[in-house]
Order: sequence, then structure tokens, then C-alpha cells
Amino acid sequence: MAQIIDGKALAAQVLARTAADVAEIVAAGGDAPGLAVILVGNDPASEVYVGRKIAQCRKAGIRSIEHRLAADTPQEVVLGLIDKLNADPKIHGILVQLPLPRHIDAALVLDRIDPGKDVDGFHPVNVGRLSTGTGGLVPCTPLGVMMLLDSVIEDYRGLNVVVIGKSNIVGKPVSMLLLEREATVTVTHIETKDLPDVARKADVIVAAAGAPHLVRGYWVKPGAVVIDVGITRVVDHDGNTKIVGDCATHELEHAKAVTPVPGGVGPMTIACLLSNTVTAAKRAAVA
Ligand SMILES: Nc1nc(=O)c2c([nH]1)NC[C@@H]1CN(c3ccc(C(=O)N[C@@H](CCC(=O)O)C(=O)O)cc3)C=[N+]21
Repeated sequence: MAQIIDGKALAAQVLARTAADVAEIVAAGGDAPGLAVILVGNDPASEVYVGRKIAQCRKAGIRSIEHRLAADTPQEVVLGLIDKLNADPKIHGILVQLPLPRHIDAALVLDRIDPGKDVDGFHPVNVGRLSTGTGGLVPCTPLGVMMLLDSVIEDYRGLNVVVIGKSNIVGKPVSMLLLEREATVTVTHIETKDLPDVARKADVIVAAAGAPHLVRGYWVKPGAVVIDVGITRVVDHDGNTKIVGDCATHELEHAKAVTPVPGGVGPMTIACLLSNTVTAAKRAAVA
């Protein structure tokens, strides 16, 4: 039987450590770390995620300030808000929930965030720092994926890792982190030929394609570790919505370890957002 890696439990540990860090900062006379969350429009999934982020902040002692803007808010107004938050010394992290409405250029918005406050790690400066291995803030989901992997893998050197998906948010940054650990990384995507054959050579699969149950049992080598980053909302026969991952997890009994959806990467993403906020606050304090 494959080990189920408990992302919820690991996230609780990260959260507890983050809360302890916050308490230490405050005890030393510092300001509690502050996170500004900008949500433009009312995408229902985004509302759920943002609500969860704010609730977790409260638990960790991070001050979170939510900025809810109407769907038709002009781009200039969003940019103006970011300028204000960049200049606010009590704000240590800024997160702009994606996706943004179509009339807003997401790249322009992300570029405007002070890289030191970019707790999502999406600013080009942080992307560059990640790809050169020179510090910076690391995107939350990839950071969470590495922590989940670290719970079952000690030494990555020479391991064959197949990443499925080449997004800026997961596929590319997680590949950089794995390269840093000297894994042999193959990044695959929608145009990859014979993907099941490529996947079958992997010691580790990171599935981040956003395609429900894409990874089947025969794609996975016995003893491989499988991280399921996919989160897709589907409606089942009874009309209930549930979320499914990129892996047919029930077919993966022969894997060494797998992450569940829900309860795997998702909770780790939020935990890492909070730990990134504390990291940003600590760095601001010494800067
Ligand atoms: N600027 C920005 N940063 C993000 O980090 C970001 C974003 N935009 N836009 C959307 C995606 C998605 N995302 C998730 C976070 C937590 C769960 C999560 O906690 N999932 C739970 C429950 C899922 C459920 O029941 O809906 C789980 O997997 O167990 C999922 C998805 C962060 N994102």
C-alpha cells in the first residue's frame, strides 16, 4: 500500500512554527507581520481560497488586511493600491489573488509589487533569484511540494523527477527547486510525446497539469513518489461538487507514497504563504 502523505498535518506543523515565529517577533517589540490580500471581482473559488488564507493568518497572529475590489475596477486603481501597500511599513506581504479579470494585465500588476513583499514569489526578480539559486521569496505551492517531498525523500541527487505542467506558478519553479537539489528533472506538458512512457521512468512525479485523473496507475513505476498538485472542481452524479486531483490515486497502490486531494498540496500552499509573510517581515526588519 502506498503511504498517504498527510498535507494537512504537515501544514499544521508549518503553521505552528510560523505562529511561534510571530510570537517571538512581537515579544521582541516588533510589529506583527502584516499581509495585504487583494481580490478583484468575485470568482467563487477565489473567495473560498482568500477566506481560508485570512482565517489561517488570524490563527498564526499575522495581521491580514483584505482589499476587495469590484470586478470592473480599473487597472490604474489596482496599481495605485499596490504602490500604497509597497510604501506602507506595516505591510510585509502583498498577495494579488489570481486569476484577475481580463481587462487587467496580470504581468503588469505582479511587476508592480515590491519584490521584498512578493510573498507569492511571482515577481520577475524573485523568479530570477529562484532560477539562479540566489535567495528571494519562493512561490508557495512549489515550496509546499518540496516540504511534502522532504517528508519521504532524503537525497534527491540523481533521482529522475518528471514534472507534468510548465506553469509559471508550479511547473517551472518546482523544477528549479528540484534542480537545486541535483535531481534530474524532466519538464513535460501538453505537447510532450508519449507522456505515460516518460512518466514511467520517474522516481518522483509532480503532477501539475490541472487535468483530472490524468496520471493513471500504469504511468507510475512501482515505488515512485507522486505529488498531486491538481485541484479541479467537478460535479458528481448526485449534483454535489467535489475536488479531484491530477492523479487516479486509487490506482497507485504500487507507489511508495502519494499526496491526497484534498488534504495534500492545498493546505501546504496556504501554510507556505504565511511562512513567506514571516520571512518577508524578518528580512524587512534587518534591511
Ligand atoms: N496569487 C495567488 N496565489 C495563490 O497561491 C493562488 C492564487 N493566486 N490563485 C488560486 C490558487 C489556488 N490556491 C489554492 C490554495 C489552497 C487550496 C486548498 O487549501 N485546498 C484544500 C481544499 C480545497 C477545497 O475544498 O476547495 C485542499 O486541497 O485540501 C487550494 C488552492 C492558491 N492559489
